[in-house]
Amino acid sequence: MIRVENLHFAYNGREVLRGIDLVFGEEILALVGPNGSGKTTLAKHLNGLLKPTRGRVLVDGMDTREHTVAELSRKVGYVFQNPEHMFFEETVFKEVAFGPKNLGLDDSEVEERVRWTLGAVGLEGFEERTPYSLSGGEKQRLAIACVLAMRPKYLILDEPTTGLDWKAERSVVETIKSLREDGHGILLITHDMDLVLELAERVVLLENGKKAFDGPVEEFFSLDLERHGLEMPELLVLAEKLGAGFVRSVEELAGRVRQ
Ligand SMILES: Nc1ncnc2c1ncn2[C@@H]1O[C@H](COP(=O)(O)OP(=O)(O)OP(=O)(O)O)[C@@H](O)[C@H]1O
Repeated sequence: MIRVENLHFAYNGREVLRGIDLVFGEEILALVGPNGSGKTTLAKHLNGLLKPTRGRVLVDGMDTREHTVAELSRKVGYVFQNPEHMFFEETVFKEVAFGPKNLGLDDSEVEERVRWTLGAVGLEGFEERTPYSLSGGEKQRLAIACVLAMRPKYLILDEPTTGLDWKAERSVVETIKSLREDGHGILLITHDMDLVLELAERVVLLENGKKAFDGPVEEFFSLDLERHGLEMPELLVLAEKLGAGFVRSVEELAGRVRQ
C-alpha cells in the first residue's frame, strides 16, 4: 500500500501540491488533470524522487524521506514519458539486464529475469535488437520491461500511449492489463480519457495541486467533465444518447443495445 498523507510540495517556495491524501494499492489508478496541476510532481513523490515539503509518503510502511530512490525503486518503478531518452545499451537484452545486474544478481539469475520480463511485455525474440531500431510501441514496452526487471510491486506509467499509433497503443494497453492481472498496482498518468475509460478502476483528478475528485471510474465519468476542461469519451456520449448507461467497451454497448 502507498499512503500519501497531507502532502505539500513547493518548487523554490512556490507550492504546487497543497495537502494531498491518497491511498493506493493493487489497482489501476488513473491520475488526470490539466497541464501543470501537479500530476508528475505527485508521482515523483511515490518513489522518493521528490521528498515532501510537508506531510509524508509511506510505501509499504517505508517513509520515503528515510530511504533512497534506489531502495524505493525496488517497490515503485517509474516509466517516464518519452522513454527512448533513457536507453543507453546496444541491445535490448543488455538494456533490461542493467537493473538486475546492479542488484548484484549472478549471470544466470539476470538472464532468467530478462527472459521473464521480456515475456511479460511481449518482447521475446527482441534480445539482440538495438533499442533504437524498435517501433514506438516496442520502445514503450521495453521501457516498461527495464523497470519491471526490478520486480517492483507498483508501476507509475507517465503518458504511456502518447504519440503511438493504434496498433502500438493496443500492445501497450494489453501489457498494462496483464501487469494488473499479475498483481501490480499501476498509477497511470494520462490526458487520454478513452484510455481512462478502458483501463482505470479508480480516478484521481488533480486541480491546482489539490484533489478535485477521487473515486470509481464510473462516478468520475458522471462528473461534468467539460467544466474540468476534460473531454468525455465518444463511446460514453454515444451510450448516453442510446440510453445504454455506463459502458467500457464497444462490445458492452452493443450488448446493451441488443437487449
Ligand atoms: N523542476 C521544476 N522547477 C520549478 N517548477 C516546476 C518544476 N517542475 C514542475 N514545476 C511546476 O510545478 C507545477 C506542476 O507541474 P507538474 O509537472 O507536476 O504538472 P503536471 O500535472 O504533471 O503537468 P502536465 O500535464 O503538463 O505534465 C507546474 O506549475 C510546473 O511549472
